[in-house]
Amino acid sequence: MQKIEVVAGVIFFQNEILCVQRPKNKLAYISEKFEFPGGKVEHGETKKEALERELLEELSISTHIKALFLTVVHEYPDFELTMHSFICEVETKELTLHEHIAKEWLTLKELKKLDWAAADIPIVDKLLVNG
Ligand SMILES: Nc1nc2c([nH]c(=O)n2[C@H]2C[C@H](O)[C@@H](COP(=O)(O)OP(=O)(O)OP(=O)(O)O)O2)c(=O)[nH]1
Repeated sequence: MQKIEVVAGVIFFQNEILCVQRPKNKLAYISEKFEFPGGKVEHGETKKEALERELLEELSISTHIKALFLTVVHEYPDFELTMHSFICEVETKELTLHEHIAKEWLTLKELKKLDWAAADIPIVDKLLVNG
């Protein structure tokens, strides 16, 4: 099975976390699901470099990447995803959605109300335990 490696940012502004909604996709299990912004690590990049690049490309934001939070390995029907999530901080909520169709800034206790991509559930759960 195809394997992909992705980095994602759990981006805090004070006590709120940025949640973004993917566009429609032929793969129903990721279509219009909420996720933490990020994307695939390119050849020759460190994980942090990849995350900085993706956040700039997708949202036009620069973040302070603080620490690796959780690495999730999830088998979707068509590929195996390894996703490294990082705790990040921003000083302003200003951003532009270049790829996503919606965004929400939510507190920890509100996170569960969204329809998350399956691979994100362990990240949400760990945030709630730590919270
Ligand atoms: N960035 C990100 N991707 C996630 C999350 N959860 C999750 O299942 N994914 C999946 C969706 C995609 O299949 C893959 C990320 O790849 P990507 O964001 O570059 O999406 P993509 O395949 O549309 O991009 P591309 O090939 O056009 O460059 O990981 C998440 O929280 N953040």
